[in-house]
Amino acid sequence: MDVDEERGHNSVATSASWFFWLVMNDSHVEKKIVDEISTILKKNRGKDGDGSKVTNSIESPCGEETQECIEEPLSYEEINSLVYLHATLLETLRLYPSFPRIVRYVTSDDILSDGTYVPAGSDIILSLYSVGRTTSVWGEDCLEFKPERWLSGDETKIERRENGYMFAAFNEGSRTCIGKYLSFLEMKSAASAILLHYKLCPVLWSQVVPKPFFTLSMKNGLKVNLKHRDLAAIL
Ligand code: HEM
Repeated sequence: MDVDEERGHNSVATSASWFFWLVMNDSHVEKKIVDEISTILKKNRGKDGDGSKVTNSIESPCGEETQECIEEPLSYEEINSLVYLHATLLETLRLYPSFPRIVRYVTSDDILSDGTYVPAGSDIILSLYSVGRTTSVWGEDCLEFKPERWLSGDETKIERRENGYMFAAFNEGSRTCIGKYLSFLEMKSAASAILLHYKLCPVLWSQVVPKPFFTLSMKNGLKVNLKHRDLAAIL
């Protein structure tokens, strides 16, 4: 696998694993995500008479009326309106950045903004993992998993800036990740499809151990038990 493949493919898979692990161990967050998805589906797609199958009448791109079942994937607009899910993914990447560190090679002698002299030939390692867990940047509760920290008081929008070097999971500046928005689309799409249909439960005997390498994967992978969700009960 070349580096760009590793960047685009493994990074999304890695963050999705950490996301599911964090969410299945936090029933409050899980409920808020499922509530958010079901609220949007109820609003956009309605509910038929007997409640067994939820359908939506939508305008197809060619202008004809089509029946879209609740089982259909979420649309781009629906995914974009999942604010709490977005905040949960940001919080996941803060605590478990897919790339735990970024390395830069110094080509000529330089002095950093804080006065540190860096001679040519040195490596500068920026630990994104540490930045995400630094009290002076994120506050006393920096080790807690709290998607709410990203949201406005009424939880209707992301309030904290996603960019800036305090959250550098996608890096910043001229070498910022070109796949950032695609990644959120992929992760939100997969997360909503899975969480809407299944409740994920930890496998008691399995241990989740970080394996920091180029990406921050899980040493033994993520083992889960899946339970079907009763869609009719939540929609
Ligand atoms: C959660 C998902 C992702 C994360 C956390 C992530 C993170 C990053 C980071 C930190 C960098 C900068 C690396 C450095 O400066 O050394 C980067 C660069 C890059 N990423 Fe992503 N990435 C993700 C998904 C993707 C996807 C889906 C694609 C492709 C569709 C992609 C393509 C790239 C490319 C091509 C670069 C190099 C940009 C350059 O050097 O100019 N990434 N990514």
